[in-house]
Amino acid sequence: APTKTTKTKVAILGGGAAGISAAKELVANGVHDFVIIEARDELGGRAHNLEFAGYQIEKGCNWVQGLGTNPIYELAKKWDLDIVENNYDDLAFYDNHGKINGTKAYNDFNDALDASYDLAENRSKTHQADISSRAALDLVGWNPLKPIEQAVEYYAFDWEFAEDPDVTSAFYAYVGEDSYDGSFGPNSDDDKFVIDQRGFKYIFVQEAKQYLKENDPRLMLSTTVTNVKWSDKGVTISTKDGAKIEADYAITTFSLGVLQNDDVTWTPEMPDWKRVGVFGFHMATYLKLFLAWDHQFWDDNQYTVYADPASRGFYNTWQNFNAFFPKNKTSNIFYVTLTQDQAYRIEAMSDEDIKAEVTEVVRGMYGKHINPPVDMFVPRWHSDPLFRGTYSNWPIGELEEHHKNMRAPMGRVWFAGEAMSRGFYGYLQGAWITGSETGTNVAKCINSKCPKQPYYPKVVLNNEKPHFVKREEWM
Ligand SMILES: Cc1cc2nc3c(=O)[nH]c(=O)nc-3n(C[C@H](O)[C@H](O)[C@H](O)COP(=O)(O)OP(=O)(O)OC[C@H]3O[C@@H](n4cnc5c(N)ncnc54)[C@H](O)[C@@H]3O)c2cc1C
Repeated sequence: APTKTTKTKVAILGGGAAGISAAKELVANGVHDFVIIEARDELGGRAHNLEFAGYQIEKGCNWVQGLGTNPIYELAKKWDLDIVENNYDDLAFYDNHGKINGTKAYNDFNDALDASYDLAENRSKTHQADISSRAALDLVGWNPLKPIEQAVEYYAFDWEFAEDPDVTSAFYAYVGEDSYDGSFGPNSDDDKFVIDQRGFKYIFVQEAKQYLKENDPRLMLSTTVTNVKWSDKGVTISTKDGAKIEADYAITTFSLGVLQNDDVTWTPEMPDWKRVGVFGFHMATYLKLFLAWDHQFWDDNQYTVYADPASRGFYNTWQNFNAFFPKNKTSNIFYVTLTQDQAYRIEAMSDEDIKAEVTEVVRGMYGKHINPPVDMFVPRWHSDPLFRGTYSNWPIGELEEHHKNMRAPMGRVWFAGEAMSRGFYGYLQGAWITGSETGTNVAKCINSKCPKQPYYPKVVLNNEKPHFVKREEWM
């Protein structure tokens, strides 16, 4: 069969929050000739709800993080999304023998975390080099040795960043924290939990419906990109079913995990300056292990922290859906989140083994009489070729220049999506804002003149050149 070729001005790669906001901005600037290419059969990307135990649960994003003028909060209000109060301090503590008192450890850690943010802020303002969040916590006197101390640290740190303090940049942990607490004006310092049975993605799908007609041919669902051929003149996209899309410009919104892997290939290969930024950044994994039980045997608190005696982060953070949904409306969903190595381990296990393991943990916490869960769902984001993780985290070692390189255009390919946001990486607002900025920039390329975006062919250290001593010289 002859190859089907579509010609367009702008090919938007990916139909998540970033792709939807990029197209919205193109339309606002008079560019109607675009396509959105999406591998899945629906829009939303990592905003993805599905049925579990009679309920629509969020496999991906679940909180509006930052209120005030946060564009995601504005969309939630605009589309009347069902969101409810969330209180991280509404918390019970357990270990493998039952209930414990973890309040002091929890308060101590929160004080240390605040102090570490102050320290990071001061050091960055005085142009000192970045350090890990672990070093920052050590410097303010936090030294977790007991399981409960490690457990509260995990709850307040890893459960947010999806990686541990040892690999996380202290400066950008502070920037990230500050950006959703403070950047959205008065009263922005809060989160809301989405329980809308139309799904979190509803707000994005509604936005797309404002500019897409019913069965709009510009929306190419169930179309998987395999190769992107790019140059200063244009872009040719190849798909799994053998079609080609020739575009003047492309906007990729693929996750950082996809950019780091070979599920989509680039011709020519990404240049070194781009690859260093892409590979230096981290795609973290935050695995929500959904569990439904025959009755509620856990506390009424919104959250429960489990302190495992042997393994930091092992089935650490539990959330009680009965505390979020209107009374008597859930199917007793009490589920646990695992991150980083704990998540990779779970993803590699069979569902049966996971079920047996989590039942043992819960029996340690609540007693031998607890029955296994009646239902379980294991999202495997890390192994999914369309995502390869859940959201990005700024690691120690990635410099500002590296991150600029990651988001700088490459020929006529522009980069948007969650990870490309300096201030809001990891969050929906990062996806939304980089999408609209990139849409605006590409519209300028088409309508008048392309705005210049900085990048660094070589990232060098200003002060000190690393020098290496040959090992023999020490002998
Ligand atoms: C488990 C989890 C929890 C989260 N919690 C929160 C939260 O509470 N609050 C918050 O603000 N953020 C949260 N996030 C982050 C938030 O979901 C993301 O920042 C945001 O959804 C990313 O949008 P995006 O458009 O940048 O990328 P995506 O949503 O990943 O969009 C990219 C699209 O590209 C498509 N694609 C990939 N490969 C191909 C291919 N080869 N061909 C065609 N299409 C392809 C994908 O299917 C996807 O639809 C969470 C994410 C996850 C996964």
